[in-house]
Amino acid sequence: MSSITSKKLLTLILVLNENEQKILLGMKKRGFGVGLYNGFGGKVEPGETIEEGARRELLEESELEAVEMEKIGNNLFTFENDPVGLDVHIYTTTRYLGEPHETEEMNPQWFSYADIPFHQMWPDDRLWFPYVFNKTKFTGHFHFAQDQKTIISQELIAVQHL
Ligand SMILES: Nc1nc(SCCc2ccccc2)c2[nH]cnc2n1
Repeated sequence: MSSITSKKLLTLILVLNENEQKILLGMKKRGFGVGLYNGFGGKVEPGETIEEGARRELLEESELEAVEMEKIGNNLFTFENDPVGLDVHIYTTTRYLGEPHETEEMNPQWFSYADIPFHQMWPDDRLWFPYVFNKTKFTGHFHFAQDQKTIISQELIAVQHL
């Protein structure tokens, strides 16, 4: 049972090449989740919408510009003995400009849908990535142990609208 007193508003954007059935993931070079592959994202700044924040983070972290984005999910991540939850708004983009490049934050790499490096990712990702590939909108709550690696409880629901 999580007892958060506040939530941090965050974004996560997944770049999909649907023709080749590939996803662009970045190896996080510093900060929260360092050493794990993830989508691109981070904090939403004051004065920007969540979607604008996602687009900005993608550009900063990969040098790609999302032309269109689809809202696909919303995950709440909570951690034992941590009063701050992470409210992560998840988007996909299939229409983007530019080529991915390594930045200070991320080293981007394309992966086939069939061989995503889940062993080097957050443990919840293997549970909700199938919803992303099937374009099924979802909400999830994943409650982690203090080690930030072990999932104590989880809820994952398909929804019609986000
Ligand atoms: N895939 C995934 N991502 C995150 S944090 C994503 C939001 C974020 C936070 C800070 C910098 C950049 C992006 C997770 N936390 C717990 N499980 C998780 N799975």
